[in-house]
Amino acid sequence: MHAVNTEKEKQRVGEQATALIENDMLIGLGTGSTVYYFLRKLGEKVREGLQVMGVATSRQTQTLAESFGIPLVDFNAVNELDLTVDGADEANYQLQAIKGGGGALLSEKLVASRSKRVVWIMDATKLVRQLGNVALPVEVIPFGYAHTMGLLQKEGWEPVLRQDKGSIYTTDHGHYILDVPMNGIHDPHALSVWLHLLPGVVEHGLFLDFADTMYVADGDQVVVMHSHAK
Ligand SMILES: O=C[C@H](O)[C@H](O)[C@H](O)COP(=O)(O)O
Repeated sequence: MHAVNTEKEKQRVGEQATALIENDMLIGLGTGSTVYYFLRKLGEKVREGLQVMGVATSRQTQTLAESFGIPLVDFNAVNELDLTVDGADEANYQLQAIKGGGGALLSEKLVASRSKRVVWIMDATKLVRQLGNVALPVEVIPFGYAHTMGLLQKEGWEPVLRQDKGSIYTTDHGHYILDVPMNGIHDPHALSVWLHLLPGVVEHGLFLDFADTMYVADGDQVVVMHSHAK
């Protein structure tokens, strides 16, 4: 696969994914620059009469959805969602992903875990054979974050506390993010479990058994991949 123009590919895949949306669906709305195009197109369809409700996975998405006229509902007020469409920072051929580059991983994982179907949308530059070319975001409690960093360092990792314009980056939920360079993840499930057991860790960016479908924009094409596990 080859990338031609990442922004155009994001737009193509974001817009194409709106074809999955049917009347009366309750949709999980992911976060990020690829999802932006999905939301924009979905807003157009809503203005043309499509009836849907969305659950936003971040303040950024909430603001965008509102500006595009997509009706939103509180996550706590809903039961199961029909479909979640979200971006990814990296994904492999088993549809396992690393997410959280935009800091929305905690809400994204909650919403994905409450959805009948989960679809990742991305450009082809993000498709990899083995996860771990990008740093893995790990969301931590501010109290004791240095201790959590130390626990990671003790195991040989080199976590970097995420910054935003010279200050510590804070998530929508008031947490910090440690970006942990990986250099290839050999056993994502084992790493996922280990991270969840680490004191101070709220969530991490490994999304392993969520997606059933992936839309990957490669030049003028959108390749649709399905999970064999689902
Ligand atoms: O926290 C952010 C999300 O996980 C995004 O979906 C992910 O970072 C991909 O975003 P983008 O489409 O902007 O590359």
